[in-house]
Amino acid sequence: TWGNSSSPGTLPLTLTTPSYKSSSEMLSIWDTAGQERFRSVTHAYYRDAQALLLLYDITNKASFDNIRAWLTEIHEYAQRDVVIMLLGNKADMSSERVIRSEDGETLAREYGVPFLETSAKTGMNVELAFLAIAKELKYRAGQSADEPSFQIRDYVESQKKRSSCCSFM
Ligand SMILES: Nc1nc2c(ncn2[C@@H]2O[C@H](COP(=O)(O)OP(=O)(O)OP(=O)(O)O)[C@@H](O)[C@H]2O)c(=O)[nH]1
Repeated sequence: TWGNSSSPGTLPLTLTTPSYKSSSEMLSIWDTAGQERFRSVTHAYYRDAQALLLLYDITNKASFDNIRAWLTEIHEYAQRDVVIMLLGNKADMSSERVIRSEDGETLAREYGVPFLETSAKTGMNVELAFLAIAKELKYRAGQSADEPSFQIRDYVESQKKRSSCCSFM
C-alpha cells in the first residue's frame, strides 16, 4: 500500500530505496503483493524479513478474513522471531467501515501482535508503525540502552491515534 504497486505481470513487490547513512540505521522496506495469485511466490520475499507489517482494509471484510491465512503462512515460512504488526488500513474511510477496531484488536490479541489502525491517505499512525518496528529491532539488537525494557505493544498502545468520526486525522 505504501509503495508504488507493480504492474500486473511484473515482480509482485516494491523496494523503497532507503535514504539513511549507515546500514545499522537503515530499513529496507518491501511491499509484497497481497493478491491470491501471487501467494505461491510471495513467501520467497519475506522469508528472511526481520519484521512484517500485515495489512487489511477496514472497508473490505475479505481482506480481514485473509489475515488468518497469512499468519498461518508466516508461521511456516518466516523467521521464527520475526516481528509482526497487524494494521487496519483506510481508517479515514469511516463511512465505509465494515471491520470494527475491536475486531482488529481481538485478532491481534489472539496472535499476540501489536495492532494499529492506519491511513495511508491522511498518514494517521503510519510513522508510528514503522517507528515501533524500528525501536523493537533496535531493542532486540541491544542498541537501545536508553530503553532497557522496550515493549512494542505497550509503546504502540501509548502512542496511537484513534480514528474518529468527529475529529480530523
Ligand atoms: N482512502 C484511502 N485509500 C487508500 C488507502 N490506502 C490505499 N488506498 C487506495 O487503495 C487502493 C489500493 O491501494 P494499493 O496500495 O494498491 O493496495 P495494495 O494492498 O498494496 O494492493 P496490492 O499491491 O495489489 O496488494 C489505491 O487506490 C489507493 O489509493 C488509505 O489509507 N485510505
